[in-house]
Amino acid sequence: MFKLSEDYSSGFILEKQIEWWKAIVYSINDGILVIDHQGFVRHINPEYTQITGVTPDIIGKRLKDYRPGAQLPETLADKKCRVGVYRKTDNREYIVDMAPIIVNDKIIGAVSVCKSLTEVHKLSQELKKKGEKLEQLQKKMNSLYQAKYTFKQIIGRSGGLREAVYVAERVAESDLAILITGESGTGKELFAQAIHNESSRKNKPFIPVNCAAIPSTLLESELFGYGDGAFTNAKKGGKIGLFEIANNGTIFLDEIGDMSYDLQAKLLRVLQERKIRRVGETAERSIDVRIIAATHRDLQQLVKKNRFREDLFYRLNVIRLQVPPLRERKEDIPDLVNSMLHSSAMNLSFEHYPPSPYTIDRQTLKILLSYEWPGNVRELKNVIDYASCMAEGTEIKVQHLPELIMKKGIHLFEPVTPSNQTLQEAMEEAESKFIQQTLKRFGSDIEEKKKAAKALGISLATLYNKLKRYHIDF
Ligand SMILES: Nc1ncnc2c1ncn2[C@@H]1O[C@H](COP(=O)(O)OP(=O)(O)OP(=O)(O)O)[C@@H](O)[C@H]1O
Repeated sequence: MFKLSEDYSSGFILEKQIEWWKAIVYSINDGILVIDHQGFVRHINPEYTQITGVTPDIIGKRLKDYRPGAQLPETLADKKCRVGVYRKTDNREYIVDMAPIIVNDKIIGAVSVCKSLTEVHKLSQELKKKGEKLEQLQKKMNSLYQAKYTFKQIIGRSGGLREAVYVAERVAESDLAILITGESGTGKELFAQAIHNESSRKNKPFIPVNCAAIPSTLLESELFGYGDGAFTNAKKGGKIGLFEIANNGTIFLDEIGDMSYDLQAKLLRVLQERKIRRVGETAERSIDVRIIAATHRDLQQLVKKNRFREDLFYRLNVIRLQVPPLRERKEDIPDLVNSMLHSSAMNLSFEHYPPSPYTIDRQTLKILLSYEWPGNVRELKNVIDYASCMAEGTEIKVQHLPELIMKKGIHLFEPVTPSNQTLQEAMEEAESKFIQQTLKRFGSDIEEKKKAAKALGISLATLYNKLKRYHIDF
């Protein structure tokens, strides 16, 4: 209820005050209509006309006669406020609040304040669209950061591998941090993805971060993001970090052993408090992210050398998965090779559908079993992809293997040539055949020879030397 000041005895002051109030009413964004105690319209502001379509010629007329549906005269009669009354006239929709004007306990009129619903509709429509766009972006982001592997795709029957799978399956559902150790290419990321996909977070992002690939000066802002103007060249408005992108999902911190000592302390804080702070900001943000870390290094040794924090090590080491190197589980090779031959067929066989799976001959598999695989399963996969590419039909033979592996396994050849051949001669014969097949595949002009040399992993000059030496006429 509004009460005018008693102190307006002077007519001049009163006039000034009225002018002042009128200016306020005119500058308000809501529509305003005022009636006097007899129900005659005294004021309307331009916004009222804009919202309701009622023009200023209503001033001086009785509101009830002019707009029979109006409820303001009732407010005048019962002195009760009315809030949020919906009105619709000539396709105009608006919401009206009404209140009596009481001065010195006497009712001198009533005021109606209205807000256009068209505007509210427009805003809510925009909000809805933005909400939908946000949802789409969220879905897109989730699909961009989807983990594709599940436990079913972890191939191998060896005890070491099965034990790692057993532990991983048991801890997948929990939110505990996990440390995966193993040489490069053994399948650490494969395990991390399978764990994520087995957890309730599976439809949320899986964010892999290679801590060794990002310069340590940048890693903090990549992981935690930064605030507006955090440093020179910082993006305006700041940047969201990978932890925030991974919210409700999983972050996979590969090569954790390469993380700087300072950043390790910040990571420990995230593990303990579940909060992050963007670089250059003071406020903390809560996050819900599962952390899976991996390394090919011996973290215990790094702790001893003061290069890895002991507290972080113990925090991560609670659940430890050790993925053995391929050389220690060679019994996994035949299954891995079979599965890889199958996917090679899917990738390469565009001539025949359905694609016929590649096979591998006994000699070649024997060579693969004898090799030590320093690059582990990743190296095996590359070799199978290469050999499938080199095979003329669908059977992979020794000569389709990369030169290095073929040479290492040449001693396993069952003699198909006369037994008086020396090892050197056998190797040269295999090399000559392999070069001829490669050239058959690529062709003989200079550009094709360049491609063949590249596929063989030798320079063009070496290829020419070998052609001359083996009297290959291409
Ligand atoms: N047991 C397995 N079954 C099927 N595929 C495997 C297996 N282990 C590894 N791979 C495949 O080998 C490749 C390398 O695996 P991954 O990237 O997971 O290794 P990593 O240990 O994380 O390597 P790095 O330490 O170099 O990052 C991938 O293509 C992966 O799918």
